[in-house]
Amino acid sequence: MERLDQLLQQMRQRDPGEPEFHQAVETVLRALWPDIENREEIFAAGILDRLIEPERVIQFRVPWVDDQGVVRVNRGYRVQMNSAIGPYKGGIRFHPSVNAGVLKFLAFEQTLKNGLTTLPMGGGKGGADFDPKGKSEGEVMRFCQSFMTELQRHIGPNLDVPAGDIGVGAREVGYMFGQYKRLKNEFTGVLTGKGLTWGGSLLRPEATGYGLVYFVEEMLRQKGSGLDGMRVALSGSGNVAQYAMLMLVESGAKVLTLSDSSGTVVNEEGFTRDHWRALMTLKNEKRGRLSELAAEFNLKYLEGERPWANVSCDVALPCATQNELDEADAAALLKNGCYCIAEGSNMGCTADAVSLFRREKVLYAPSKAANAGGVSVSGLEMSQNSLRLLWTEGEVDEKLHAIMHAIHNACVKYGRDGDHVDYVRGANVAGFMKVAEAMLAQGVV
Ligand SMILES: NC(=O)C1=CN([C@@H]2O[C@H](COP(=O)(O)OP(=O)(O)OC[C@H]3O[C@@H](n4cnc5c(N)ncnc54)[C@H](O)[C@@H]3O)[C@@H](O)[C@H]2O)C=CC1
Ligand SMILES: O=C(O)CCC(=O)C(=O)O
Repeated sequence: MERLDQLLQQMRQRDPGEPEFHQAVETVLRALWPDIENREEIFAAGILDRLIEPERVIQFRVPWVDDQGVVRVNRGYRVQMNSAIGPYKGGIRFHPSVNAGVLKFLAFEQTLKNGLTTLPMGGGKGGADFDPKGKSEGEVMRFCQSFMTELQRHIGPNLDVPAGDIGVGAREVGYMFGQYKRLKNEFTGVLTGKGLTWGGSLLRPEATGYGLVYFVEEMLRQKGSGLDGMRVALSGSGNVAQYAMLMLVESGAKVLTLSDSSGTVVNEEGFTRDHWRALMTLKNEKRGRLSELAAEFNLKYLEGERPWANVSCDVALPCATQNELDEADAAALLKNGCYCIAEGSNMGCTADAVSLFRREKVLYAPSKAANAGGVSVSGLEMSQNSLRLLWTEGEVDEKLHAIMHAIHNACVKYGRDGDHVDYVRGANVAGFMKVAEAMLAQGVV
């Protein structure tokens, strides 16, 4: 442990002011430690030191002109974390909270997540501190074009393939792809999450939410149960939450909550397909707030609240942003009978919340396993682009199911503890082993 504490201390000194990155690295290394502390070859090759040091961090100015003719400047980034098992791969986030530390945590997590997917993808993440909220279509387009004008120098279909994340969906991917194509004068699969008529994959929009639900089904199967009739607390109302909600409703579960950064809407009866359709229009076309959905259907709305302490549920799925479920929320969930928690959002739970779930030995799956369906179908989009083919929805869904099943098996293999599965240990060890073996084979690079 002394060696581990030293490593963590060095990291904190070297990268001060990056609390999310520190949290991610500490959680991973502590989970891995029992499996690697006696593997001298890992230390001799500096695998851990190299794993937590990005191969490259690109920071750039993103100037654009708003609708009033005023020049605005945002800060853009791409963290190219690790390319041991394939080209850098990971989303782009547009949110005012974006900074180098947040993107390093996301790129670090992405590296291990991609290692779990069974596909050949390295880890990366990018973004900007741009807030799309309240911006016009024209402003969003000009921002995306300016962002890509710089980013295009650093990415490519065999080098680094970005996709969406918070604040970046089909619309933004379209604007960025258009600008890339114009500047490079070539049509290549440089981004995933593309539209279906221009190189996208069926099921990519659905993949993170559907994959999360498929993973939860695997977890519940361990306990001899299924989703039918389960009471589920869900947070968020963006891409991941939308498709998790749809698949849960289709599977017979009762979805009790949705949330956005302003508050939570509660429906003790369970949301229906009609609510889902209204949510899709509200969030993806009108770009409105959840309070409007509550008003439209006369549902309970809790201003400024998160879902966790406000309903009793069997399953909790954080699907909004990092650290959105803290220790007090975790305690409230357990007190109210919740026994299965899986992260749709990257690092959705704080370190204290995770410790409590692990101590209490409830089913808890970290994001790198539970939300890997999105990047997996992105990997399948890359495969289809290389083949210049479009697979059917059935073909993609079958592959997504198989990948989530394989990830679950890997977690069980490395995380079994009697009749309990420690998914934190399982997911981290499995993802790490894949990346570490490739790094060992490739020498000190
Ligand atoms: N889109 C994808 O394919 C994948 C997304 N993720 C993760 O899932 C999470 C959600 O991402 P998306 O649904 O794609 O983004 P999105 O932009 O479509 O939706 C984000 C949601 O989070 C909420 N939110 C954002 N910041 C918040 C805050 N500070 N407090 C409360 N709510 C907040 C928003 O209101 C919205 O409901 C993120 O953690 C993302 O990294 C993970 C894997 C893949
Ligand atoms: O589809 C992708 O490449 C990105 C997915 C992503 O950003 C994530 O898994 O967190």
